Amino acid sequence: MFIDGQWKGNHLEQINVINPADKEIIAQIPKGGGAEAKQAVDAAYKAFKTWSQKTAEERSHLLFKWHQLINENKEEMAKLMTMEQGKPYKEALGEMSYANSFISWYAEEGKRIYGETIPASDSRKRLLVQKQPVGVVAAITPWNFPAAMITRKVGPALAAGCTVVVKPAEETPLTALKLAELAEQAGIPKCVINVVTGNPQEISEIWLKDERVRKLTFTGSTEVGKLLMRGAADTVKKISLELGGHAPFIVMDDADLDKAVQAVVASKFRNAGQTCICTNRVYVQESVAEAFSEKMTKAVIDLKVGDGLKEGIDVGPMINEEAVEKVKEHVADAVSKGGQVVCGGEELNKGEGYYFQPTVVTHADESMLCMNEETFGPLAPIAVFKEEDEVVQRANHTPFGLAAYVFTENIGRAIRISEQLEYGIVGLNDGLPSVAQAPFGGYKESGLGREGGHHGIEEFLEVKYISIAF
Ligand SMILES: NC(=O)c1ccc[n+]([C@@H]2O[C@H](COP(=O)([O-])OP(=O)(O)OC[C@H]3O[C@@H](n4cnc5c(N)ncnc54)[C@H](O)[C@@H]3O)[C@@H](O)[C@H]2O)c1
Ligand SMILES: O=C[C@H](O)CS(=O)(=O)O
Repeated sequence: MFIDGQWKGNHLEQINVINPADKEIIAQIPKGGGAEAKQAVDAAYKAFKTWSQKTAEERSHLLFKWHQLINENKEEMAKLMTMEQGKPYKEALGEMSYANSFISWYAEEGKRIYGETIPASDSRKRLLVQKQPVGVVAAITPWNFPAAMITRKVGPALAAGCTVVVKPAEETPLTALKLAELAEQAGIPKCVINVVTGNPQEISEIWLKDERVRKLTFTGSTEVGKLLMRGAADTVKKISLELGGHAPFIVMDDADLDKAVQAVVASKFRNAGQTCICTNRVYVQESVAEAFSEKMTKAVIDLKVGDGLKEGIDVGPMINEEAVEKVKEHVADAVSKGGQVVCGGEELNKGEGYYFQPTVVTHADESMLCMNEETFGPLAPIAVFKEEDEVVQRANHTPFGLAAYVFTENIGRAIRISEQLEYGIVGLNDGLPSVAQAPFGGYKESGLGREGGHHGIEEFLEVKYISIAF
């Protein structure tokens, strides 16, 4: 753990970090709890005044130093990420660049936190609006994007003048600790960033109760997000939630099918389907369903599954046994309700690692678990629809609202459907929409607030109105 500028915790019980490709123990990290959680808030609170009083330029300079060090270490960090999370090295390298783009983008955005003056009703008054950093921020992050889910929070928080306490997922702590190490090397003052590894319930309980923590930003499952939202209410913390998704991928009869197939494979099987905005269900208009399904199946059959450190691997292992079991359950359920497995469908290399074949199931419908629950694995169910209004209704019929995808070459259809979809992110002929400069977040039970873009820094600011009478 990195708390108060010190590497701590060797005296504590240790947690094994497992490589999902071969189930080998690759490291051990301290199992921190309430005491360490409080120490981290003590440190972040101590540092807040000095850090928030630096100029935006001074903070920007230090963030760019951090960005440079991350860039210089991205290959080493990508390998570390593949070993602790499983994604293929080429994807891990891509995540390092994506993660680092939040540091550089917010290093600049922090210099554009503008206030305003408002015309007064009284000539002897002046009305000013200032934006100020919210204070100590608690960040809790998931295992599927071990670098990006941290920098997407810490980048804007530090740029805004906040200090942070971070709890990474137990499965992927090494990337988080490396980011902290490079922040220290970059000269970001000690106590500004604190990383606590260990018991999520014990750590979050302390942070939720501590009134010095003024913001909770969480990325993870909707279930845990709801728990944390309730806990944050006791001290009325600002809260951002990036939660689960259930993305529909809609293929209209006038879509470019080759473009759609390329996009759905990228969206669905990136990170072995363990991505919040990955396609969870495919809807194809009736007249092109057979052609699309054949093209998609051919592309999926060609995907290479294996250890992400090996050359030419497209799909790595899943994070753990539980994740594999969920995909098996969804496949079996779909088949029991009339689904037809046209490729994949089986666990792979069972004794070796947590692998599952990239799988396509046709004849899917909403009676199936995979058409309602987040699979979070390499399973693509294909359902057929007849009319535009029907597919919009079916796509929206879910508590989730994170991402949706529409493929059509008709601009009127594209605008009509995109505007009716109840989702925070719509990929229109685009399967990979995520970039640092755009707002990322969901409707309904997929979350609150946005990360990325100028929206993302507002989450770490308070608005102060100063009325001046003279
Ligand atoms: N919307 C997004 O941007 C986004 C991004 C990535 C993942 N996700 C979602 O996250 C989920 C997968 O990630 P996961 O399995 O790590 O989610 P998770 O909710 O199980 O865990 C996320 C984090 O919360 C911690 N946690 C777990 N239980 C907790 C508790 N009771 N109290 C406090 N903290 C707790 C974990 O240790 C981890 O750090 C999926 O639903 C996925 O859609 C969403
Ligand atoms: O899984 C969640 C990530 O936010 C996905 S993305 O890399 O930001 O698209």
